[in-house]
Amino acid sequence: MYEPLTEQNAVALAIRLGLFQEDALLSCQEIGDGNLNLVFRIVNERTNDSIIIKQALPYAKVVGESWPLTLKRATIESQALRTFASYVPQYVPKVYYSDETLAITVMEDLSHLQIARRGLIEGKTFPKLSEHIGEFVAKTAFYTSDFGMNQQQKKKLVQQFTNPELCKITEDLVFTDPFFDHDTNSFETELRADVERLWQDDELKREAAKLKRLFLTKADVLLHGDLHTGSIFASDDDTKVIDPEFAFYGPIGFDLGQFFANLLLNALSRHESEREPLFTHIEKTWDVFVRTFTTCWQESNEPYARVSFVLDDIVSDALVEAIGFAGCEVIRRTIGLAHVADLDELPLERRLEAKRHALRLGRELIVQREHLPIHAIKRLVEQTAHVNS
Ligand SMILES: Nc1ncnc2c1ncn2[C@@H]1O[C@H](COP(=O)(O)OP(=O)(O)O)[C@@H](O)[C@H]1O
Ligand SMILES: CSC[C@H]1O[C@H](OP(=O)(O)O)[C@H](O)[C@@H]1O
Repeated sequence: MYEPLTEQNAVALAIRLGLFQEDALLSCQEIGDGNLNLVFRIVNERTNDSIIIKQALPYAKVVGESWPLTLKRATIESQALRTFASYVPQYVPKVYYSDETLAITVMEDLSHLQIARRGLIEGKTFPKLSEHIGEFVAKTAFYTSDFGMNQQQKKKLVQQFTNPELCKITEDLVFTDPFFDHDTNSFETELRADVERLWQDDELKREAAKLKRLFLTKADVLLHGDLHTGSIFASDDDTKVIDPEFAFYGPIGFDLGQFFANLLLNALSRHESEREPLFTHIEKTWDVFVRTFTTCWQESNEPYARVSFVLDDIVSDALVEAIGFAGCEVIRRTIGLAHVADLDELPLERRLEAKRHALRLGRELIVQREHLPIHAIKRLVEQTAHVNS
């Protein structure tokens, strides 16, 4: 029977599952700070061994019981972590156990690392972050695509990772609600004029509709589905991607776009002179993605893999998509339901300035996406710093 765990019965469960030695002295803390789930950290005080038990609630934690949400997301999450581990084990936590009924995933404790969003807010650079995320995205994308796996097997995976309820959240919160006067939106009253201008911008909305359609229809590769900097643990040497409960088969540029957007939001929270590490991360992620994907491509059995320019077309489409998706993510994290600490923790005047900049940048990323090489993103940030510039 499903029931939400407490710190006490999370410990009892760990003992019942034999996850610790019999003489273990266990302590437990619920450390979840995300929008959706419970996360318990259980430590054996004698040895310092530890595990994480993540449990889905039958509703979205950030809103409460009025927003019911499928428990199946826990199964999607553990299956996605296991699938990613078969291609890039170095970039995901080990999964020790999962249970569909209890909606739990028991996994490696990564507390020795730091959530990348928090570290970036503190000014850390995480020098390997882009290299690792570029490789993570390229390998998981290629090996789950029709170019990297048997077409029959891929169709089974598409079924396994059909994730309608979680996709609906993204369809609404990323691609729809922020572009309309919807009651899920949340923003400072001082931004109302800027937001109303955005709601009346039919050129922007037409392009956002195209991006939403791509998200709804293009079953290209297995995506993480929510690859923001709060879903990444990092240190100077290591990177681990967590929280793939939004995983599904979608357009290749989506994960890259979410990642770029969250780096950009951090850049906007900083003084201009301190933004360079974020632009370097964006350009390097793209560079590593292209190089890694190209190497994988050369091993493909697909006859078209040896036809000139097929790879170039896939890669250039991926960049156009990624930039457009990044624009949607920048806008929704500024005025939609789920914000980012990078901007929300700024004092009011700086926050308003950064959020206005984010809205202008998000718009231009979306409408100019077909004409922006990766190094032009930095220029676009500079060009959108002020109105009419
Ligand atoms: N494997 C892990 N090791 C250590 N801490 C973790 C781990 N997984 C999650 N956490 C902690 O729990 C928080 C919320 O986890 P997350 O998976 O993002 O939950 P949600 O799905 O609710 O967003 C993370 O920000 C992190 O602090
Ligand atoms: C009501 S869900 C809002 C938002 O939360 C998810 O992020 P996370 O689980 O990492 O906190 C996802 O980005 C959703 O769009």
